[in-house]
Amino acid sequence: MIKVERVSKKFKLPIEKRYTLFEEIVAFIRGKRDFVEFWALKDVTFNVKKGEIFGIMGPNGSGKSTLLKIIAGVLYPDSGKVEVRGKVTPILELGVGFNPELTAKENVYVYGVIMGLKKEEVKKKCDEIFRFAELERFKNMKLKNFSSGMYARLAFATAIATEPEILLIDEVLAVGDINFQRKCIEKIKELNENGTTIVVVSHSPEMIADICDRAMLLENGVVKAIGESKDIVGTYMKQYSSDGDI
Ligand SMILES: Nc1ncnc2c1ncn2[C@@H]1O[C@H](COP(=O)(O)OP(=O)(O)OP(=O)(O)O)[C@@H](O)[C@H]1O
Repeated sequence: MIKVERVSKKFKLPIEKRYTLFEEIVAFIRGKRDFVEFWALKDVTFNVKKGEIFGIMGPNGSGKSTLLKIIAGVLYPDSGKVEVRGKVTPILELGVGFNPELTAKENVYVYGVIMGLKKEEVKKKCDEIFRFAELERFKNMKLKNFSSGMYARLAFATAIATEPEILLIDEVLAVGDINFQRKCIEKIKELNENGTTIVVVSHSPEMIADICDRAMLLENGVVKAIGESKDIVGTYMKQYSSDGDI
């Protein structure tokens, strides 16, 4: 269960670049501020029920990833409250916090242990992780040499192996090829049938309509609509498909 109540998040955006010490001093004397405050999320409220697949849609920069990071506890809101019941497994933009200097297998071990598995349990799951990711040949390759698709495959396969109670998925499927995407979608449905609650951020109307029970549309950090996934996809398509911002 996830309860997000009136969550707002602001970032500071730099307003001008200064290249020299002289420019810095002049700006200091003039008392100029370096940044403007910018609200990435404003008063966001919604619930995700236990066992639900909940989709988050919205144009680029609307605050989707920021929201997922707040639910994952990677970022803190400036105001509002987030309540999460259950173990959260996030698969965020750039994988799951892997270390590029370690090999794929070493990363799987580190991640598994961080997620609370015993070393023996990771060892047992390791073959299945690499089989699902179809990366058996690359076990001993350093992650820095992985393509973004390979990285996403490993992130997804590793995250699902921890038997998550709540899975947060941020666009990770978009970088996988079509076969892998299909396989992940089947896996998401299977996990959900076994009780996993899933929140998925996606630009794909087909995917949201296919797998989500309900969805939410964000725009400029504000909730525009929450409802049945097919209705939300309809609103999203109507609003954004003509200007190509999907
Ligand atoms: N660490 C940060 N510092 C400053 N601004 C940030 C930071 N993270 C995000 N932002 C800004 O917050 C806004 C929302 O970003 P976010 O990544 O949440 O959007 P998004 O909906 O996930 O976009 P996309 O569809 O492009 O992935 C953007 O304008 C972005 O530039």
